[in-house]
This record gives sequence, C-alpha cells and structure tokens, in this order.
Amino acid sequence: MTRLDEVGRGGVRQGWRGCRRAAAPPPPPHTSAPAAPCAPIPASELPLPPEKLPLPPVQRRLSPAEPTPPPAEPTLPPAEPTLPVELPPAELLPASELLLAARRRVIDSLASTWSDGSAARAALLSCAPRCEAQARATAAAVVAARGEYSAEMQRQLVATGVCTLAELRGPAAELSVRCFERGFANLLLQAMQAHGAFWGGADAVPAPRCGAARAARLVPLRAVRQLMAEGLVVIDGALSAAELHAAREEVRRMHERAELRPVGFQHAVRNDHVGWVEEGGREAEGVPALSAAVRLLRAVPAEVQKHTGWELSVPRKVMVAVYAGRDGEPSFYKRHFDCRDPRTNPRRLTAILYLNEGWDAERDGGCLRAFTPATHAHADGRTYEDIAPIGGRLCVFRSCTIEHEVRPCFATRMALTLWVSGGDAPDEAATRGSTTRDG
Ligand SMILES: O=C(O)CCC(=O)C(=O)O
Ligand SMILES: [Fe+2]
Repeated sequence: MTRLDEVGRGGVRQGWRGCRRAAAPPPPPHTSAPAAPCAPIPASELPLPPEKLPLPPVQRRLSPAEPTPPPAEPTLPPAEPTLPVELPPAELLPASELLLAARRRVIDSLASTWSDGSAARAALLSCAPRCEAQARATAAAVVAARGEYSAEMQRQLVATGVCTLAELRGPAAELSVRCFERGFANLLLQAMQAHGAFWGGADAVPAPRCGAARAARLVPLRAVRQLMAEGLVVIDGALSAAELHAAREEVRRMHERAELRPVGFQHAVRNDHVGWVEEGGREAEGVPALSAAVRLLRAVPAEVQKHTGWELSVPRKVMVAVYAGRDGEPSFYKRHFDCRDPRTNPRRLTAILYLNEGWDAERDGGCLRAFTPATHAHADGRTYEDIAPIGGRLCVFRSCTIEHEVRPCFATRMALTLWVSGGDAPDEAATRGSTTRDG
C-alpha cells in the first residue's frame, strides 16, 4: 500500500519553506476545445472535525493527460455600484464618524470579495440594520465591561440594548470601533451565508453540463478513486507552458488594474487578493487564456460525478487569487476548512489550478499544506502533505474534511479556485470502476 510519505517527494527537501510535492512533469502539448457555458458561486471560510475517510491510498501523483486549450471570448469587469449607505435612525446614529466609516468599509469589503458584488451588496444592505444594532450593542458592552463607559451610557445600554456611543472619545472610541467592525462583519457574513444566493447555488449548473473531453483525459478514474479514498488528489500537467504563461500574464494585468481585492475583513487570516472570473462572462473579456483555464477547471466535477454518481453543481464563477505579500510581509492563508459546517455551507469539493512559472518551493515557500486524516499519518507521525503550487498542477480535495493552509509565500503566487457543491457524497464503493474506462 502506498503511504502518503512515499509519494510526491519530488526533488525538493522539506524545510519550513519547502514543499514535499515539488517537481512537475513537463506540460503536454495543447489542442483546442470548444467552450461550454456554465454557472456561479462565491467566498471562503473555516474548521470542522475531519470526517473519517476510508483507507486504501492509491498512488498520489498522477501523470497528466493531453490538455486542450480553447481561447475564449472576452468581457470587462462589472463596474462596482456606488454604495447606497443606509443610515440607521437618527437616535441610533453613532456620533463618531469612525463608526460610519467602519460600516461602509465592512459592506464594501464583503461585497467586493464575493463573486457577485452587486447582488451581495443588495443582500448585505438588507441585513445591515439588524446586524448593525447587534454589533453596536456588543461593542458597547465590551467598552462598558472595561469601565470605559459612563454610568449614564451603561444605563442606556441596559435599558435599550443599544447605545449611541456618542460620547466616546479617545481609546474607548477606538476600541468600540474595532469591536463594532469585527462583530458587524461576522454577523453580516453569517446572515449572507444563510441567504440562499450567497453560495452561488442559484446560478450553479449540474456538473455534467460542464463536461469536456479535455477534463476527461486529465482526471482519470484512478484520480477520482484517490479523491474519494483519501480526500485529496493532485494531478500535474493540466496546462501547457504556453497556456500557463498566457493565463499568468492575464492575471498579472488584472492585478495591476486593481481588479483583485484583499479580503479586508479577514486580514488576520489571509492576505491574498481575489477576484472572480466567469467563463464567457464580462470579467473574462480580454483574458482568453484565463477563461480557457476556468473552462477546464469547471469541467473537472463532471468527471467526479461520472465515476461516482455524486451529484455535483458547478458555480459560474471561479476565484482568481494572487498572493503577493504586503508591506514586505510574506503572503499566507492560515489553517482552515473551506466548509466548516456542511449543514449551512454547500461546498463539497475544492478544485485549485495553479498558475505559477518556475516555482521553487524551497526558495518561494507558498505550499498548500493539506492536513490528511490521522489514518493516513506518515511514518514520522506527520499528518499533512505539502503541495507546491506548480503551474498546471490541479489539486482537488474534499472541502469539509481536508483542513489546509497556504504556507508563507515569498514570490507572487497565482491560483484559480472553484468550489463545487453537492449533496451527500456516495460511499467510496459506489465509484463506478467497472463501467467506466480509466483514462
Ligand atoms: O491556493 C491555495 O492553495 C489554497 C487557497 C485556499 O485555501 C482558499 O482560497 O480557500
Ligand atoms: Fe481554502
């Protein structure tokens, strides 16, 4: 039986910046393929206890299949609508301009980092008053608990559950603004996640509608088996060198044009910049190579469904992430689950396609560290695998069971990420090995 520590070591030594799974095979030649229009989804999140995965690990590294690059038609990014700030009733209006600015900042940040900024903004504004009242009450309570409230303000807080915070000055005002901002962002995020459209389900399409011959060659039965058995599979050579280069250049230009945004309210957790691209959509205008990569990535779930019968839905939009560091600091995304609670979060699979050229994990860091189930521990007790973000590498894992992080990253790291939703996963035994030819 192949153990996790026996595979994918590549040529790179493990180190704190290094990654075990390093060298990628040479990219295969490319051909053209037609575009298949499909549908959308949004953002990211955190932890849940890992589900036990059945044992038999298969070989971890899979060799590539022949890719097929299709250039796609372009479009422009949608204009960000101006923020119609809804002011709370006058008697509740915080005197501090800081609070108003914080409110604006939170809504802007949340809306601009979701796949559908304007729909998200409208939904955010509808939840805002209720969330704001709660967040202000919490901020007031924190300040009061620290004895930074006057007796009159505490009385008002107890009597009304809200507080104007009008008299706060200096450190107490700053504290209240920080508490408010964090609480408001969390509450808004929760409210949005409970909102049916948040996860992009409304526009998602059944996976088979995204199918493509190229993905069928890229994701053979043995890869799907490995995904179901181990929760994670890595496939190299999804893009040719030319495709990779073109897609990377397009992302670089998007980043230069400030079309990618930091996920402001999560700055302690991650410091990447993200945007969304919809194959054939407006954002795809002028980025044909990226659009082709999006098409390929969106076709991957159809292969999983084909071999397992697991009914999956594919969002219209794919996230583009650039980890470029800020203020001389390395970039990172701290340890998290993409789906912490499957009852409220429909994400089931995370599929990532890396767009990096000449990545040296020893020098550049930036590995995806995937924490594998204890049943798959390495001989040295290690229960994670470091996967270098090598260009053309496709990594698919189960969103609810594979906790992961992006290790500190010292070079500009680009990736496309797709979150696939679906119902309960079928039993591993359901993988249709006998009826489908392995690729
Ligand atoms: O880019 C990666 O390797 C992983 C990023 C990630 O964990 C996320 O966006 O949720
Ligand atoms: Fe993630």
